Amino acid sequence: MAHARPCFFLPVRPFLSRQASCSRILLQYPQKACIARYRLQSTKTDTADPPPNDEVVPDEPSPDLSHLNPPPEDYSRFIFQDKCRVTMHAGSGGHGCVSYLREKYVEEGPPNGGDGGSGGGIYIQTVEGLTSLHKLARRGVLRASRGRNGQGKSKGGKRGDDVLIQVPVGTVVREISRHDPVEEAWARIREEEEASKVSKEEQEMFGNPNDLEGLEDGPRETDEPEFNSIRHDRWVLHPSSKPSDFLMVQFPKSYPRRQNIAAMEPKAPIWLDLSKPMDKPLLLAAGGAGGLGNPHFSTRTMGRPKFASRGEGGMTLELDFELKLLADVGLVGKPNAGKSTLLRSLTNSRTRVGNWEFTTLSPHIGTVITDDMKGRPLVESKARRTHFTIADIPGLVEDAHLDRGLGLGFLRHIDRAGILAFVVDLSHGDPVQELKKLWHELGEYERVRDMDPNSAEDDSVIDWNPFSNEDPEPAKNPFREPSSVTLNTNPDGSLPRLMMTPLHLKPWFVVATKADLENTQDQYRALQEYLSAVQNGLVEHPSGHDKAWKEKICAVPVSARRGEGVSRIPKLVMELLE
Ligand SMILES: Nc1nc2c(ncn2[C@@H]2O[C@H](COP(=O)(O)OP(=O)(O)OP(=O)(O)O)[C@@H](O)[C@H]2O)c(=O)[nH]1
Ligand SMILES: [Mg+2]
Repeated sequence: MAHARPCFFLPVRPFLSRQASCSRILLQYPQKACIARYRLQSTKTDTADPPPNDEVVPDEPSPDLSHLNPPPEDYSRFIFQDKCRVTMHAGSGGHGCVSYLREKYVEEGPPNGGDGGSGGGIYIQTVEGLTSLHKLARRGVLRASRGRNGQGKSKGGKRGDDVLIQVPVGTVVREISRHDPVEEAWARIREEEEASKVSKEEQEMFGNPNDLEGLEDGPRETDEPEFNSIRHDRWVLHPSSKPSDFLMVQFPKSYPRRQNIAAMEPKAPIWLDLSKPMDKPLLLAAGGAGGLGNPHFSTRTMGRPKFASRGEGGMTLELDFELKLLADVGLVGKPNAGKSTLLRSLTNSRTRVGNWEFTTLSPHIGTVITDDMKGRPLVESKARRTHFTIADIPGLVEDAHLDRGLGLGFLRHIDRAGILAFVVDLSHGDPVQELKKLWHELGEYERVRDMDPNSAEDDSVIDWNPFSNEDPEPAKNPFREPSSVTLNTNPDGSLPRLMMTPLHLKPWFVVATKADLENTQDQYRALQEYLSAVQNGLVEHPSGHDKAWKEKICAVPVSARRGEGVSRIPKLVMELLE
C-alpha cells in the first residue's frame, strides 16, 4: 500500500543563512561595515607603528590603541549623580480591632480584636559595585508601607513592607529635617503635665480654680469621666456605637508608643559616614507601632470595651546623600591634560577621551589589578594588595575656586584619596607652572571647604563601622527621647571625628603625559629639576606649606595614548601605599 508522502510548506525566512542575513544588514546599513573595516585597519596600523620618541618612553609592548583612543561609538553613556535629597516616610502602624467572640450559646463573648501591624521601616545599606546615587535621586520620595489593621478572632495585622536603600560605599548621609509624630505627641504630653502641675500649685495657693485660664486644653480623660471628649485621633470605636455610648466610659491614659526596634535608630540628627561595605542593613527610621486591639483595654468594670487604639504615625525624614568616592589615587590635572587616557591605559575604564577640554564631566573610578589572579603579585609590595583604585575627575582650570570651569565641586572626590597624582601635559606650556597652579587650586579648595558651615558640624559625624560587634546602647526609656541612643561612641561618650588628611600631607607624584610628542624632553628635564629642588628643600613646596609631604617626589614620563611608561605607576603607587 502506497503511503501518501507528507508535504510541508515552511516559510522561507528561517532557513536564510546567517551569512545572507548579515549581508542584508550591510546593505541596509552600509556605514556599519565601514566602521568595522576602520576598526580593523586602525588596530593593524597602530600596532605596526614604532613609537616616534624612543628616548623618553621606555620599551613596552604597545597595547591596542583603539582602547586608549577610542572611536566615538565605543563610548557608553554613564549616568552619574553624587548628591541627592530624598524624603522618606516610614509606614504608620495599623489600627487595633474592636471585636467580640461570637459562638453558639455564648451570648456576649469576650473581646477578641487583634492588634494592628507595625509600619514598615527605612533601612540603608552600602553595596560594593554601586558607583552613583542616580537611582536614589530618581525616586525622590520613598514610602514604606503601612501596617494592616488587626482583625477579629485575635488576628494581628500584617506588618508593613520595609524600604531598603542601597547606596555606594563612601556615601555620607545627613539629616535635613524630620517629622516624628510620636516625639511631637510626647512633647505635647510633657507640656500639658507641666501646665497641670502649675495649675495645681496655683489652686493650692489661691483656692479659686475658676479664675485659672488655659487648663481646659489637653486630654483630661481620667479626671472628668462624665464629660468625656473622645479623642478620635487615638481611639477606634466600634462601628455600631454612638457617641452617647461613651458618656460614662473612662478611657485609659494612652501614651504614644514606639516599636522596640526604634532603639536601633541612629541618634538624631542623623549624620552617617558609610565608608565600608555593610553586611547587614542599618535602620534609619522604624515604622509606627501598631494599635492595640480591644482585649488590651478590658477591665473588671468594663469587660467588653467598645474601643481599640489607633496605630502610631510613621516618621518622615528628609535626608541629604553625598557620595565621596573612595579611591586610592586621585588624578588632578588641567582639562585635556590626558587624565582619562591615563586611566584607560592603566585600567579597564571606559572613560570618554577627546581632544577638547571638559571631555570628562563626572568622576570615574578605575581599578588596577596588581596580581595575576593566581595569587602571584604582578607588583611586589609589602602591603600585599591585589588592587588599587584611581579616580579621574573633570579638569581644573585656573581660578576654579572663583567658579570658573566646572569649579572645585569635584575635588571632594579626591578628598579621601590616599595619594595625589598630578597629571601635567609636557606638550603644552610650562609643566612647572602648571603644577604650581594645580597646587594653588587645591589650597583654595581646602580654604573654601573649611569655610563651609557644614564642616563645623564634623564633630557629630558618625563613622559607622559595620564590623564592630558592639551593639548600640539600649534605650533606657522605651519612650525614649531621640538623644538617648548613641552609636559607636568613644569611651568618654564623645563621637568620633571624621578625619580628613590635609591635601598637602598626602603623598603625591607627577605624571608627565604626552611624552611621545616632539620637544618634550626639555620640559620634562625642567620638571624633574624643580621636583628634586622641592624634595631637597631648595625651593618652596608648591602647596606653600612648610610641613608638606616631600619624601619621594618624582615625575613619571608616559605616553598614555600608546600605553608606554605607565607600568611604572602601579609600582610607585604600591610603594606609596605602604
Ligand atoms: N600624543 C599623545 N596624546 C595624548 C596622550 N594622552 C592623551 N592624549 C590626547 O589628549 C587628548 C585629551 O585626552 P583626555 O584623556 O581626554 O584628557 P583629559 O585630561 O581627560 O581631559 P578632560 O576630561 O577634558 O579633563 C586626547 O585627544 C588624547 O588622545 C599622550 O600620552 N600622547
Ligand atoms: Mg577626561
